[in-house]
Amino acid sequence: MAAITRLLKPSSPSSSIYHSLLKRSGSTTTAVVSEIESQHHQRPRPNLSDPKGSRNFQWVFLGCPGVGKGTYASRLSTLLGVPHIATGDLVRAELSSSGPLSRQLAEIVNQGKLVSDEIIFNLLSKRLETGEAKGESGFILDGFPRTIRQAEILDEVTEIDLVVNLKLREDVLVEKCLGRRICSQCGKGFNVASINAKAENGRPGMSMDPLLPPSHCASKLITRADDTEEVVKARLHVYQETSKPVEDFYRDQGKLMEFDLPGGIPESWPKLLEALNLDDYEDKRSAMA
Ligand SMILES: Nc1ncnc2c1ncn2[C@@H]1O[C@H](COP(=O)(O)OP(=O)(O)O)[C@@H](O)[C@H]1O
Repeated sequence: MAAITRLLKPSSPSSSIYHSLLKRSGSTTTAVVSEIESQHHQRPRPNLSDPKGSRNFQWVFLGCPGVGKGTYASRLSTLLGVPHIATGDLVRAELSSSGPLSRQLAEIVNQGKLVSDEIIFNLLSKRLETGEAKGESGFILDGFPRTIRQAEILDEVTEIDLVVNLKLREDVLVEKCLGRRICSQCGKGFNVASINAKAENGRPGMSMDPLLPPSHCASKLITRADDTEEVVKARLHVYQETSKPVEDFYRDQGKLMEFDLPGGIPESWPKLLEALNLDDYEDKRSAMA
């Protein structure tokens, strides 16, 4: 029950975020969107070191395909004790099931296109509902929202505290996507690409070591069907066209924290924690306990 209360929006005391999302995924969505459009207002930048009031962190990770949203969102979710919810994972789970949506989704995803907002809302609502039943609260969303409409609807059903926008040069993004591997057994992500991008046109050089799997995963690695060069480029194009405006949406609300990744995990992780004012989070938490 406590988990449900934490996910509640103050103005809708009897419905949790997943119920609200479910409602919004129906035919009333268009009306809701225009209603929301008239309600936009500036919000103060959240206090990064403290979740709002009594509820847990509600953060969003944005960034191009391959930037490392999954890696950093998953590490932060462990640190902060909130679930990491990646809509791409929900889509892939649905794809690998024998459910009725599976064939339809494969066609869309393998062309690098976005699946419909309705399908995403349904998958996300189900995921939040399952989590809520297990006592989860708060979240780090990865891969959602990806359209202005998704952002507006999310804004209507709950309050997002912080949006982290991860950035990396495009040539590196493509290489990273092509090097991505997933362990078919445990689901963990790795990267076999060894990146050594030269400095050019005023951009600094960048090197990243591969993120290699432990020996028990090494023989079980698979590549995502949408991580081919052609599809990655299509996804980057879709990101620029459709998802980039989501950055402006949160920038206007004063919630966007831009973060240029300086390199691989060893260089980037401590700097990200510092930027989030979380570098001594473990110490602060144990001091408060
Ligand atoms: N919020 C979303 N809206 C629409 N489609 C989505 C969304 N999240 C994931 N997808 C679909 O799942 C695919 C894989 O998503 P994801 O793993 O987040 O990819 P990426 O590595 O490109 O960021 C996307 O290309 C898209 O087809």
